[in-house]
Amino acid sequence: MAEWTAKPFAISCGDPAGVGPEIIGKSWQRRAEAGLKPFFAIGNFADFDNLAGIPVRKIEQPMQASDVFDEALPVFHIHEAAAAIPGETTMDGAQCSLHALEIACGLARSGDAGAIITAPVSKTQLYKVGFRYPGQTEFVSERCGIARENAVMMLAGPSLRVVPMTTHIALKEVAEHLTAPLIIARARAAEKAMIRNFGIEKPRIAISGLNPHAGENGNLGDEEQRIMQPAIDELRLDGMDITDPMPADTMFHEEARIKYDVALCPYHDQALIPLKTLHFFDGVNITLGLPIVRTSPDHGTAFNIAGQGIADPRSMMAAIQMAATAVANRQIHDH
Ligand SMILES: NC(=O)C1=CN([C@@H]2O[C@H](COP(=O)(O)OP(=O)(O)OC[C@H]3O[C@@H](n4cnc5c(N)ncnc54)[C@H](O)[C@@H]3O)[C@@H](O)[C@H]2O)C=CC1
Ligand SMILES: NCC(=O)COP(=O)(O)O
Repeated sequence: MAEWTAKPFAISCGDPAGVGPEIIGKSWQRRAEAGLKPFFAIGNFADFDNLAGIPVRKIEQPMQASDVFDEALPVFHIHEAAAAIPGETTMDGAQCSLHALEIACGLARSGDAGAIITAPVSKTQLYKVGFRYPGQTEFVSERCGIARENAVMMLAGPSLRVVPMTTHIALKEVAEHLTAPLIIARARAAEKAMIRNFGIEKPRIAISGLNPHAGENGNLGDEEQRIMQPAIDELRLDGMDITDPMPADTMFHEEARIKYDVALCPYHDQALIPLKTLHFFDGVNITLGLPIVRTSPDHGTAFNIAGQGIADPRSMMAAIQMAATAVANRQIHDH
């Protein structure tokens, strides 16, 4: 393991009316037992100041986080407002979540933060304040100067990693978005990132078909034969270890999962349903193909339980741990 040299990690607050501040605070509380590297929250100090049993301290510069971290949760205060009311979304809260995300990206790009972890935002709320991206993945990739097709969303848990090849689009639009160039770009980005972030030298990649039974030889849809197979053939010629399109309903049980390191799936729910079924509380969303490390918990804002003190922080803690692993593996790989 390389010597730990990373700067503190920046955690954007997410929608302040959701569970973001609570799971950040609880992660800080469990920092020692979970071996979490120093981090700081970005948001409105008032949203952290009222967390039960969690001392908080304002910091003016990210570099102060490491000194403060042992005694209090460091908060980089960027938004002046009254504390959000749990579960009650506002435009101001959405602005705060976007502002925190923007600053987190900037700090990671400038090298002042070692990685970013993004707490859950509400896409509905962000769209109301003019956010024009399908999700945080595309926003972060643009801020890093990376084309959308080369920034890849991966959801990863201890026994499964999945990549949805299309992300936040309507189901009826999936087939037209699933092109050979998209499949090739996603597969290549996933392969490279598995090597660089996870230290897996020759990743085994499985790919699921779009249609039931992977199209049943073209009888139940022909995207597998017409679009996916030519892309797969090209990837194999380049040396990639990738399967033919597999029936999605039989590739996620325990014995099937040990045969691959990552599963590429044509659309969001095909990938995220198995992942969240297995790993809702310890799954992590990581964006691959970026010059920075960005992770996020796999769950959403959980407005229905915000403010009750019952939010489970494990997915956030796993996101912080995975960011540290990715930073360390990149240091080894790049040098
Ligand atoms: N990383 C992100 O920014 C993500 C954001 N979202 C956003 O979250 C919003 C709500 O989405 P939903 O589909 O309702 O999913 P959700 O994950 O927020 O909630 C689904 C269920 O899981 C529970 N839950 C979620 N996180 C929990 C935790 N840490 N501890 C205990 N219980 C937890 C909730 O109470 C709810 O019953 C949407 O606006 C969506 O855009 C959804 C997924 C990821
Ligand atoms: N379903 C995953 C999700 O909503 C998170 O997406 P992103 O905002 O990280 O792009």
